Amino acid sequence: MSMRIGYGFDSHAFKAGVPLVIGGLKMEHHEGLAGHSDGDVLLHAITDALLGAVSAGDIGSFFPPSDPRWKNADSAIFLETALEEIAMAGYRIVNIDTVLVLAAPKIGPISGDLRQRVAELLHLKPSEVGIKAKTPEGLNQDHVAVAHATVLLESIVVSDGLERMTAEAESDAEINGVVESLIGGRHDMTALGRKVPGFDADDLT
Ligand SMILES: C[C@@](CO)(OP(=O)(O)O)[C@H](O)COP(=O)(O)OP(=O)(O)OC[C@H]1O[C@@H](n2ccc(N)nc2=O)[C@H](O)[C@@H]1O
Repeated sequence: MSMRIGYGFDSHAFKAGVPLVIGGLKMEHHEGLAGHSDGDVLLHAITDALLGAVSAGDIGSFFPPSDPRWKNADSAIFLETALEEIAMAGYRIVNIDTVLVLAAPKIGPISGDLRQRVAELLHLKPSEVGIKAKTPEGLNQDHVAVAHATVLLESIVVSDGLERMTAEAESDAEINGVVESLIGGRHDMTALGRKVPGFDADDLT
């Protein structure tokens, strides 16, 4: 089994007149985050951590800020692509830890919901997701939101235990049934290959 770590960072300035979306969660606040996309600073940092862990480049190389297709895009699209990249490389997430640095809004009261939402987007349990928040004391950054993310990956071991299993079958249908019963529920086979792209034109606003 091999392991990889990844680290991601992002920052966005606050801007009036746009909704605030952090970690895929819409938050009540008088201003949102400026960006080419929806400005979701946390999902961008996590996306870069995942891509970095498998040396796949960065979010900007997949989704250039100059590309009109990503104008106001839902950042869950970027995250989904990063998840596909790590699966293609043969890895899955062990756990993820993050830090949000922003003066307001306070994250503490909604940190449970935020953890739940990020876990959902990453197909993890909430106990595998860390969300922490810091006030940017002494940094003179009260109009900026910053996010840091670290991720640990482990390789997907497909053959683990299978070589010790034997079965007999006569027809193709029976063979398929036996194979399914041997591997079904044991491994997530969808993680082994690129899925249909996680976005299409309908996803874009
Ligand atoms: C999510 C998106 C959607 O378009 O936009 P935003 O919503 O943040 O604006 C982008 O993917 C957000 O890309 P992000 O990577 O944060 O943007 P930038 O920091 O401007 O970097 C864009 C590209 O330029 C490269 N880059 C950046 C700075 C630098 N000194 N040299 C570089 O080569 C980066 O490696 C990246 O591939």
